[in-house]
Amino acid sequence: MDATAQAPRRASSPAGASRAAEIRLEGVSKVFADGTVGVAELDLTFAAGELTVLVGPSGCGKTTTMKMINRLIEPTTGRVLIDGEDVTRVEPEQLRRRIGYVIQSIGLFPHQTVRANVGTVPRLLGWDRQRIRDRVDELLVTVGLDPAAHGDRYPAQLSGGQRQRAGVARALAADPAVLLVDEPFSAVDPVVRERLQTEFLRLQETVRKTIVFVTHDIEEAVRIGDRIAVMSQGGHVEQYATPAELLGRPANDFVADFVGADRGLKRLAVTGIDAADLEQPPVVQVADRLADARAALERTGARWAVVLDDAGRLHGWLSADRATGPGAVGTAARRMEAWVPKNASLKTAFATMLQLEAGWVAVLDDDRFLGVLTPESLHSALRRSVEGRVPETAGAV
Ligand SMILES: Nc1ncnc2c1ncn2[C@@H]1O[C@H](COP(=O)(O)OP(=O)(O)OP(=O)(O)O)[C@@H](O)[C@H]1O
Repeated sequence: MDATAQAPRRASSPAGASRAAEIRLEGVSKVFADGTVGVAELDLTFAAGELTVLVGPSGCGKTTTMKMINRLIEPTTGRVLIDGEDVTRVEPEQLRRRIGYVIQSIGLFPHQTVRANVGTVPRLLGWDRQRIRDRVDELLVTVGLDPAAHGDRYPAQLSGGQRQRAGVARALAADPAVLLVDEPFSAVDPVVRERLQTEFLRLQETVRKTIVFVTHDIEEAVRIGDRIAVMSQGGHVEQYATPAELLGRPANDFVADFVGADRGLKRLAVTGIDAADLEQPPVVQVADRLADARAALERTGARWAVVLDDAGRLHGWLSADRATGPGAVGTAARRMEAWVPKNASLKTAFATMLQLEAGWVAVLDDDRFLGVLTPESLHSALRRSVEGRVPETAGAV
């Protein structure tokens, strides 16, 4: 099965978004010495600058697939191309310096400081001292570690999350075009895991590497992946798709089972708000006369209007039954703070509604009011996402 992903999103980067490479697996197989077929005849393309997740049950060949990219495992047949270059033509040592590798146990050297750990590959590459130091400090800041506070500590003097960040910094040190990441968060509890995932996504926004990320956790996959390959035994790709496609249209029963019966709920998190889904109730200003607001409500048959303040920001709402008597809208309006930015996920919109016990949530573009989502419009937005017309917010919280 072959799939070629779309063009990557780009972001400016202080830490080197300049380099990201396409990875192409062509007819790749791995048969181990005892005859076990780890991966059979795999064709897969990882787009430059995207975060692709390999997910599937234990033993399906995820790690084998990933390790064939940096030749920690040699393919039995087939080719692995990085930006068109066959990796078997590159010395393994040299190859691994060009490919960042992050694993669960992190693998920091315990007797070296954080700075020395992060500077490992640049040192091997023969960079001069000042360049290494500058690069290491820049990376520590990028991953959220204060060079002054943490740079001279030893790994044992860091928290688990800080060690993980140092490991990521080390993998990024020589600005590799590719980052391989193997179950980095599987040993931490769900709360810390979610925080580390968020941090990792933020980092990827900055560095925009081609990342191949292995996990057996579908929640993690849909949360962080631009694209996901669901694998079954022998490295067979059952579906290669964006999180929203995978959840909205599983290709077969295997994928449907794997993504789970609650895939509708999971889809909320990966589906963005589309302008076409917004409802447009009447909009009035706090300083408007109540009589005018009443007329607007009667004209449209709406039961309530959105109220904006003098500066056009969300103030609250005015129900038809309070739009009586003289005076200004401000005297009868109720305050309401239920709003989300236009790039929020449907999950965030729904969570905001529930948290504030609101019947609707306003959608804003900076301060500008765009419209509202109600439970009904949210439901139709979710239905529409299955038809593939709603923007995705890969990795949305
Ligand atoms: N060195 C080896 N010798 C023989 N078989 C192996 C070897 N390494 C892996 N395998 C087998 O190859 C298959 C794929 O293993 P792999 O580690 O790629 O799976 P995985 O999907 O990463 O699993 P997990 O989620 O449990 O880590 C499994 O059946 C495994 O037992």
